Order: sequence, then C-alpha cells, then structure tokens
Amino acid sequence: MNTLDKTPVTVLTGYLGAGKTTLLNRILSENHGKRYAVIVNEFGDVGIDNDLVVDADEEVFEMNNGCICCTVRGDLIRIIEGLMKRRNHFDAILIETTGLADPAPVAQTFFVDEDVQSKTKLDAIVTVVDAKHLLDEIDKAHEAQEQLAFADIVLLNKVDLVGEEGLGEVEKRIRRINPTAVIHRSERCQVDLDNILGRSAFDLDRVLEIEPEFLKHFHDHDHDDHVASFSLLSDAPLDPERFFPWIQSIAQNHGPDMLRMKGIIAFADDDDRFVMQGVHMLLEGDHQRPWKAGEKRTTRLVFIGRDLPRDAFEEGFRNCFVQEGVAAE
Ligand SMILES: Nc1nc2c(ncn2[C@@H]2O[C@H](COP(=O)(O)OP(=O)(O)OP(=O)(O)O)[C@@H](O)[C@H]2O)c(=O)[nH]1
Repeated sequence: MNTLDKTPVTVLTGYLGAGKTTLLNRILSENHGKRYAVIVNEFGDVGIDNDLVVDADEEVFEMNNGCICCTVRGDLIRIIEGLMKRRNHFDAILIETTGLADPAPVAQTFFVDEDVQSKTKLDAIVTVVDAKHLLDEIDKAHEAQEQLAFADIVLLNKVDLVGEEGLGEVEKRIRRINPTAVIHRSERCQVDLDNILGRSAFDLDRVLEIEPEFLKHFHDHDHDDHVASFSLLSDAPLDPERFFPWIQSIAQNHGPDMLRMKGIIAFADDDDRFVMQGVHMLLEGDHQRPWKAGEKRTTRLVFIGRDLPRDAFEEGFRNCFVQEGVAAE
C-alpha cells in the first residue's frame, strides 16, 4: 500500500493533568472538515474521561482495562484492526494515552504489528506539558521523561500560570531531554492545529537513537509503584456546602501528592452534572450538562496520587452527603 493511502495516527501523550483531554476536545470541536476515530485510555477503574470528551460525531473507543502501554499487544491492536475494517468512516486516528503511559510501546505497535503497519502510519507523538508542574514532577516521574524523550511535537501548555522566566526554565529542561522536538506554547491548548496534525513528524531514526531495540522486541517498562488510584462512588446526593470546603482542604493538605483528581458530582437539588478537576493544589469546577432522563445520578470521584490516605478521603467524602449510603470501589 502506498504510504499516502495509510491512515495517519496521532498519539497525544503528556503527564497527568497536562491538558491532553483539553487538546482532544479542541481537535474534535474545531471545524477542520476531517473525521477522527478516537481511542481514549485512562488510569483507574472508574471511567471518567469518556464523559469529559465533547459530544462529537466521532466514535470514541475507551480502553479502561489497564494501561495502554501495557496492553498494546492485545486491546490496542484489536481496536485498530476493527477500525481499519471501516476506514472510509474517518480520515485519521487520535489516541489519547493515560498520563502515566510510556508512549514507546504505543508507537511500537505501528511498526511491529504487520497488519497495523500495512494500513496505518504514525504521524506524530504530541506531548502536552503542564508548564506549572513539570519542573517539580519531572525528576520523580520517569513516565514524564519518556513522554518528552519520544515527543515529536511538544505543546507547552498552561502558560497563563507561569511567567516568562519560568517558561524559559521549563523549555530548557525539555531541551535537555529532547533537543529536537518542535515546541509550541499554549493556554488551554489553543494552538493552530496545523502545527499538531498531519505533520509527518514521527522520526524513526531519532527513536532508534534513544531506543536501539525499538523495532526488535516489546519495550520493557515499569510504572511508579507509589502512584495509585482509587475511586469514591455514591448514589446519595452531595451537599455543596460540605463538599467544596472538603475538596479544598484535600487540595491544600495533599496537593503535593495529589497528582490528579477528577469527578462528576450529583449535588442535591441540582439538575446539572458538576465536573470537578484537580491537578495538585489547583482545582476547577463547573456545571457540565443536565442529567439525562433516566440517567443514574451517581457521583464518581477518582484520585491519582502518591500514598494518599484513602480511608481519610473516604470518611471525608461520606461527610459530604445529604443522606447516608456510600460505596467505595
Ligand atoms: N490554567 C490552565 N488550566 C488548564 C490549561 N489547560 C488545561 N487546564 C486545566 O487542567 C486540568 C487538566 O486538563 P485535562 O485536559 O483534563 O488534562 P489531561 O492531560 O487530559 O489529564 P489526565 O488525562 O488526567 O492525565 C483541567 O482542569 C483543565 O481545565 C491551561 O492552559 N491553563
């Protein structure tokens, strides 16, 4: 098959909370006339990301049963093969990995699996960086280093939270890990999408310099054992007067270890779903959309962090209910 006929694949990666879903939503919302098939993978057993991706016409495939970089041999290949049977339905594929994924095994799939290789081509690995938190995390998080090492394009995001001098420091650190990637700065991933998509930027020779065994066998990698996730669920409506002070105290007291928090919240006497997002000490929350008729009003909170005291979180969560009845998963 001519390489022009192969379906381009863009891998969106970046550490927890950097802005991958924000970028994905921008790509899906913008009027560029292209159709994308989207594969979303998330860390943790309670799926939330799929609920945070805009309602677009695109089909979104979730991979929740494990980290994409550990399951590429199975799930990812199967999903791509399934997609390729309907390749006239879309122009390109976008894969959003979890914040803890090593992009190398994902990239490898497009070279090592013959069937996938014959029908697709890896266009670029796009790594989104949280300009505010990168310098504090990079030495602790080897996944973040791998994500930068393999980047063809870096989106230095959240520039609104850091001054010019700080941004220069972050760029210097990125350059130490990856001297050649193109770096674009952005706020809320506002970037000309022509800089991100359809770039033919993936450079196998460069990857072989970092990882000489890249084409030979499946890339070995470990995850940081101290990073763990847990979820809190409840069908009992929450009291906002209790919930907001509680979640703020969590961010204050556990911010350095709380890498990520996401939640969909059912408040009492509120017909809209409330979405809460946290990255370390920074919290954001907003109404998202009305609960649909017949949709179960379940609150789902996911925490990802280093040694977070789950029992204390669970107890605090119970205190936020208007009524009794919590199930922690
Ligand atoms: N201040 C600020 N906040 C941002 C920016 N971009 C994204 N955010 C916020 O950062 C949080 C995380 O953004 P996401 O797009 O969900 O990040 P992600 O990389 O998909 O997160 P994970 O998938 O959990 O790793 C959200 O609360 C966003 O609204 C930005 O440029 N500036």
